[in-house]
Amino acid sequence: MATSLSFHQFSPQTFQARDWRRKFRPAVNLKPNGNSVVSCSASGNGRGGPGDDAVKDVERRLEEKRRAELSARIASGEYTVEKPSFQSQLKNGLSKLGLPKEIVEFIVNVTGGSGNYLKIPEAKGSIGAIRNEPFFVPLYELYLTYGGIFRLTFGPKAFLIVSDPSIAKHILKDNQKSYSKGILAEILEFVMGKGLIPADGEIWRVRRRAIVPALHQKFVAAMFSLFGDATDRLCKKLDAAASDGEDVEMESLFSRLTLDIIGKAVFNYDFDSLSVDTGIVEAVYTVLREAEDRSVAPIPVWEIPIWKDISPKLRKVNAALKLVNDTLDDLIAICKKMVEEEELQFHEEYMNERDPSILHFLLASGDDVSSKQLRDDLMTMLIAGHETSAAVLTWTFYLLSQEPSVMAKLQNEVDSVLGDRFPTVEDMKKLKYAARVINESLRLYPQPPVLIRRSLGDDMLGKYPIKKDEDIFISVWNLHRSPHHWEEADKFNPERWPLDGPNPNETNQNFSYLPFGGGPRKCVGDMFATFETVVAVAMLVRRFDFQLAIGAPPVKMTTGATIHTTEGLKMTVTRRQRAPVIPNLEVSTLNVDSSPNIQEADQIRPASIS
Ligand code: HEM
Repeated sequence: MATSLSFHQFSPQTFQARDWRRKFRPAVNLKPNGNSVVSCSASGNGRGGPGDDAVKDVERRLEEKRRAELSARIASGEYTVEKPSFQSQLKNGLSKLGLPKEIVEFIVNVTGGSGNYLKIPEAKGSIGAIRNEPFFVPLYELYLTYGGIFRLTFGPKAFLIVSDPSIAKHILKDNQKSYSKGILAEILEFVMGKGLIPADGEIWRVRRRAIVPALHQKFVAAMFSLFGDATDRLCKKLDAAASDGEDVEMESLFSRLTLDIIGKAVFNYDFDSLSVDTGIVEAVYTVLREAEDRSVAPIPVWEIPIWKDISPKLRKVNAALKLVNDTLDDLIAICKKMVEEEELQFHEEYMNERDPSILHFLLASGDDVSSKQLRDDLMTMLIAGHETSAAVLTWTFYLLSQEPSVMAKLQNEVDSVLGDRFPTVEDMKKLKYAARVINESLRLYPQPPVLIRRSLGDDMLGKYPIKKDEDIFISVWNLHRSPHHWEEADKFNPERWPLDGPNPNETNQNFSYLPFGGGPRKCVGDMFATFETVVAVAMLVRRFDFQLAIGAPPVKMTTGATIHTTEGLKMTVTRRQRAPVIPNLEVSTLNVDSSPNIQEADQIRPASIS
């Protein structure tokens, strides 16, 4: 079954909340006030003068005022109407008839509950109403109206939308055993099988225990030369574009950068997609696009048996999947041979210097696993670690192009910390502002914008009872932009995270901020991804200035698994004019003994093994 919600094109600038609200029929006493409260960072070429700043300032103040008024009205209970449940009404009715308390309780219990519970606020609508938006955007409007938990009903389908930090914590951490990946596992089955993201229960537990140790500190430190080399290849491409005066489409370049990195890191395969377009690269993209298409398709046509044979698109997808799977099988076989021939003893921070990949670690650890499961896990990590990091880089550069003062501060830090060196693991402690830029980019554009779960049994979410098999969307977008938790929630403001404070994560932000999820299913690649993106940003802004290209299409959002742009991120890249520094382009070599403890308080919290 696929989700019937559509995640299509959306323009933050043109989104008409009022029109959209009209199409939605509230199930409770909703009085729309017509205020649009979603405002993503303004599009433009980031070259505005002081006049633009004044306009921006007035807009910001008006927005704040509108938001404050709306918050007050929501707080007054004007919108969020809590209806007593059927059981509660029944109990009242029976009591009024004068029946003994025991009999009342008995009748209420056999009809399904104790009668004291509230009914979850409910919003109803038609799919058509949100077909043209990435669906997390209207969910934000509904959140401001209905509150931190509400049920969204489309015809026969219903989803619980959670935007309350304590309920998110309950589902992801405190009572995580009562929730599965639900729809997500169904959609991703064709490509990830029982890989770590869709897997549940015992398979997930066993695979998580096998995989997390592979991303140890020494491995992550070894990845720095890989991050540096790949980003350097991108720099060379940009250098050529700058010389030729050609604009570049950064979103696709970031996608290639992170594909090259994750291929080497996970199974020691050099896609080299920044340089060449091979069949395997095209196959990977075909499979990825299909996974995204399935996550937004209203009807799961791929489940119709005959469709597989007659649909040219599905035939192409199946051929691509076969090519990727065969390549993975070959890589597993090659790696097995290497492991058999090597004399290295396996230990906790085991790493083969020639091939430090996660696959090599897993095979050397004697991981007792079928080839199919291993392939599923590799494919899962390829997808999980590719699109997410690419999206983070895309939106970070978009945001930087909108805030020249942030860019200037970032470039100052990078110049003074790095000069012309490649970044090393030691530099991560000093590139504090760069890390805050990534933290803030992940707040405004969380990848993915919603986390999906399904209840495995009855449970209480806050004060509301829920039943087994409820499909739940935890809206990270709403949590990260909530006016209740953030000042100037829509503003790109890395300064909101003090440089001398801890690295923000779900624990120290009480689940108001969860860029890498939380609880036992937290991202296993959090540290890897943070360092990868900091290195890429640092190396790029050190060499170039980036501005939205004149005449480029406005940057709008659309989404599949992560948030993409609708028409790319077209930028003009110019070499920075700086005082000459003595170049030292040596790639940092791994020096594990002297590497700092990258798990210290101000650094990145490692993924937990549960
Ligand atoms: C900036 C980049 C990344 C972001 C924003 C990100 C985000 C996330 C989030 C939010 C989750 C939790 C999903 C859920 O609870 O439903 C997750 C899980 C996961 N991520 Fe990442 N991720 C990133 C990079 C990576 C990388 C580089 C890898 C691999 C090396 C990776 C591997 C995984 C895996 C395997 C899981 C599933 C863990 C489990 O269910 O036990 N991610 N990621």
